[in-house]
Amino acid sequence: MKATARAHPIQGLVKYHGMRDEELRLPYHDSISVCTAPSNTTTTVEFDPDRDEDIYRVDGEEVDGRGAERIQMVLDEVRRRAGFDHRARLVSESNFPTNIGLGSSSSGFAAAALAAVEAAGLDLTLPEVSTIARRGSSSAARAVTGGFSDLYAGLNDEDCRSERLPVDDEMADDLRIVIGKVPAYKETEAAHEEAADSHMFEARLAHIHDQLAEMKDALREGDFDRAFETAEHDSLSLAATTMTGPAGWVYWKPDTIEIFDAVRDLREDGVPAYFSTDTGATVYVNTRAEHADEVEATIADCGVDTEVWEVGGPAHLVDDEALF
Ligand SMILES: Nc1ncnc2c1ncn2[C@@H]1O[C@H](COP(=O)(O)OP(=O)(O)OP(=O)(O)O)[C@@H](O)[C@H]1O
Ligand SMILES: C[C@@](O)(CCOP(=O)(O)OP(=O)(O)O)CC(=O)O
Repeated sequence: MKATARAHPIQGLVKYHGMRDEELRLPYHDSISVCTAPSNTTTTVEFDPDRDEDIYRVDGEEVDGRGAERIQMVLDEVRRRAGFDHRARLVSESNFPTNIGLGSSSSGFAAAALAAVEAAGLDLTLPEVSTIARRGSSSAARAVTGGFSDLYAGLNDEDCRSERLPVDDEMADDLRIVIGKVPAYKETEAAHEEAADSHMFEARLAHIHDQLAEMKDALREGDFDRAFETAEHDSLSLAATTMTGPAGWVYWKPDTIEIFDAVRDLREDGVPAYFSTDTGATVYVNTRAEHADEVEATIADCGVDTEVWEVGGPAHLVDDEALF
């Protein structure tokens, strides 16, 4: 009753913000993301009939409080479907920093869900597993199916699932994601809770359907500029909403803005480069393989640590790499 899974975190492209059901984490609208690699999370889960209570260890530390509640939501759903109540041990490691805007909850809960499903002996498709991962984090649903995926808002628990999108393969292979790390700690959950309280939220909801259609069409056509310009625009739209909510969250830092400026200067010089942020200060810069070195050097000149990532695949089992 033990299994190990690995998942890649997501970069939001048309991002979800706010939930109409906080228990099931049902979002207000569809959302699209791309998984990043080699960044990943590996998670081992074991259900043990002799164990008295669940124990979770993430990145070397025992998890309690809200973090533990979110993991338990995922494991409880697996236990319910499997028809047993065995307690579990979960150990997880990410090979990238968490809570700085690189989507750790997505790969974390995706790997947890797939490992738990396998450990429980359930036979489910990845879109079915995505509905379980969603209970930990909505973005985790898309990290289960991998690549460019769409989380359908759906009407209920069952059809609020993630599916792969049809994407031009050449464009996907050519995509390079330059990371400009701006390590300012934050947690996203509180921002979701107050999303609907911003006066910008209604405007975002009215606008998002065009953005989703635009993104899907651009990805299918392999129109790099249209896809990543839309993602850049959506980052600004999301920030407009969080900054005008009750808490007035400003996720960006001076380094974030410096990178935005550098990216737009590159574009003026004819380099295909578009910035994107999730809820955090760290910046993704989407570019093409032949420009990756130049873009990375430009972002490094802003005084931040950089990495160059590519598109990551779906969550998968890696039982020979168990963490215990
Ligand atoms: N490997 C993991 N397994 C289970 N839970 C995890 C893991 N890594 C992170 N988490 C949980 O996810 C939370 C961070 O995610 P949050 O909901 O703030 O969204 P996020 O935007 O994905 O975070 P990030 O800043 O990493 O992009 C952590 O506080 C922790 O509770
Ligand atoms: C901004 C995002 O990229 C990530 C923020 O949401 P999370 O999924 O991390 O939030 P939780 O559900 O609270 O874990 C939006 C997205 O579409 O993935």
